[in-house]
Amino acid sequence: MELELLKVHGSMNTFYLLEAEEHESHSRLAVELCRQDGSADGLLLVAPSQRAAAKMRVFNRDGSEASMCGNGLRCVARYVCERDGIEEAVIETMKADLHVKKEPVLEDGIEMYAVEISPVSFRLEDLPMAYGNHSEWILKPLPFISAEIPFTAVAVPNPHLIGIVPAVMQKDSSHQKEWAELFNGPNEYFADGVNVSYASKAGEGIFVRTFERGVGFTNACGTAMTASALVSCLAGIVPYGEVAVYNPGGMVKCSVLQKGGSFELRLTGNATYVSRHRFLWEEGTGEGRLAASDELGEQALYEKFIEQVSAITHQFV
Ligand SMILES: N[C@@H](CCC[C@H](N)C(=O)O)C(=O)O
Repeated sequence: MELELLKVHGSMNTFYLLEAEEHESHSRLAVELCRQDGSADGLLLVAPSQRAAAKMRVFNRDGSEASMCGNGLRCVARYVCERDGIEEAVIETMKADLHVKKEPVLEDGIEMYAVEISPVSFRLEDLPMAYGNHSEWILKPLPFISAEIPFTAVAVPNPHLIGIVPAVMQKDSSHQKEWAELFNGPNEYFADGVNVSYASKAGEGIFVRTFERGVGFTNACGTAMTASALVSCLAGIVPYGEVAVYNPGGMVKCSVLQKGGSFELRLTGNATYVSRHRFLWEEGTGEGRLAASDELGEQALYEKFIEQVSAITHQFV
């Protein structure tokens, strides 16, 4: 079977996007694509939905399925809006139907999309995380990791563990890697694994680096950046409202609003098309070959944008 794929990224968190009916072989397809293209972090499947403009499913590099992907949803939002000639839509995801919207194109020609990040839960059972008889863990050191770093466990709805660290600690990610690898193998705390982020104050905003479940370190993780913006507001590091979030792959804006006892979160950033590919796929054997690539010229524009934020990101990477 010949598949038509689009290579896309949000903040250099890179995916192959496929529009197709849902099929059990898509997890294996994700593994095979990421094996052949080491720059890819996973597969975004755009499938028909009974109740929304489309359904997004997300497969990590190791083939595991995630309930949500913020950077991926921006790319799916662009794909669906351009396909249907619309400027906003609702996209079905594993746990919620989410509103997405086209934003003004940046002056250097970068397509921008805003996506809702929801639902938000601090209940440990929603990650899941097991730690004694605690039901939440917000801005407190986890004694088995460090006596100094305040950690927060939050589901948006995929699971995140976020530590607020001094900027100097971002230069060497070995501490973060050690714990993230432990929590994403057999362990007593996170039965389904967890995305582990370290966040620090950066300029007027924050910088976030994430070790993703099912992938490893990525250039950026949209749900992690939005959850980190929320945690940074709770910690008083930045004010509520729009938070600039720098990452190894660029910069996004995360809006954090408090409504009664709950939070409304939104993630705005680039949705870049890198190239078009054909993939010759033997569903039976799980083997395939990335056959051809047409570069789409958008990546050069994005690289100029990265240069503009490099004065801040270079302090951390
Ligand atoms: N990169 C994504 C998150 C992808 C899923 C994550 N690895 C998980 O397993 O929860 C993002 O941009 O949010």
